[in-house]
Amino acid sequence: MKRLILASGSPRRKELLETAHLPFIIQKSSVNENISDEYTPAEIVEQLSLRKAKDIAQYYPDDVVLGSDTVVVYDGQVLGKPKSDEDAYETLSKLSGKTHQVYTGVAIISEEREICFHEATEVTFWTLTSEEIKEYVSLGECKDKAGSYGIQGYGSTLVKQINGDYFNVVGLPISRTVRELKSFDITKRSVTE
Ligand SMILES: Cc1cn([C@H]2C[C@H](O)[C@@H](COP(=O)(O)OP(=O)(O)OP(=O)(O)O)O2)c(=O)[nH]c1=O
Repeated sequence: MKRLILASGSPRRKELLETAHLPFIIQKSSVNENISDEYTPAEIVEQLSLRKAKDIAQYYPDDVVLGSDTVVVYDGQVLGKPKSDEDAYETLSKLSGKTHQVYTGVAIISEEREICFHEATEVTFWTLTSEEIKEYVSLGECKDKAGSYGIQGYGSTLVKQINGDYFNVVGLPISRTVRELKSFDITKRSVTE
């Protein structure tokens, strides 16, 4: 029976996949995430997801490997993780009082087939004061997160409204992912029998 391998070091993706009650193994990929900004956000997250999954699939040729990637897009600009506190401050200042999109790509691959998809969620921030942004950055929560915030943490207080899948913002559109995994014969039933 094929095993499910999560090609990710993201604690959020691990937690979300755990909610689906599917046994899986974690194997973090260390591919570089440099990609031309000529691609659309949807292409970027799908291609990076595929890159991560393929990197790990070479060590697990008989299994099913899942890779994923999340970016924040504001005004056509793709915003990844902050490089510094100053960078995070700048990003959050841009997002203040505005609506942005969070794109998460997912790639699921086995020896026989591969699929890629993405989900986009719209997130609107409250208008934030400079003090509020500084306070948030000082918490350190922004460091390893696309767009410099975590909606699942204190970052929830920055968010006025969302339109779309919440879990997609956290880093994995778990509902669609589990449905797609079924077509790879990764289901709760098949692994408990
Ligand atoms: C917008 C947002 C992003 N994020 C996170 C999800 C992802 O972990 C991270 C985006 O970085 P990614 O490069 O997508 O993922 P990663 O480096 O954390 O993990 P890996 O490549 O090994 O799979 O931002 C949140 O946790 N909450 C949020 O609200």
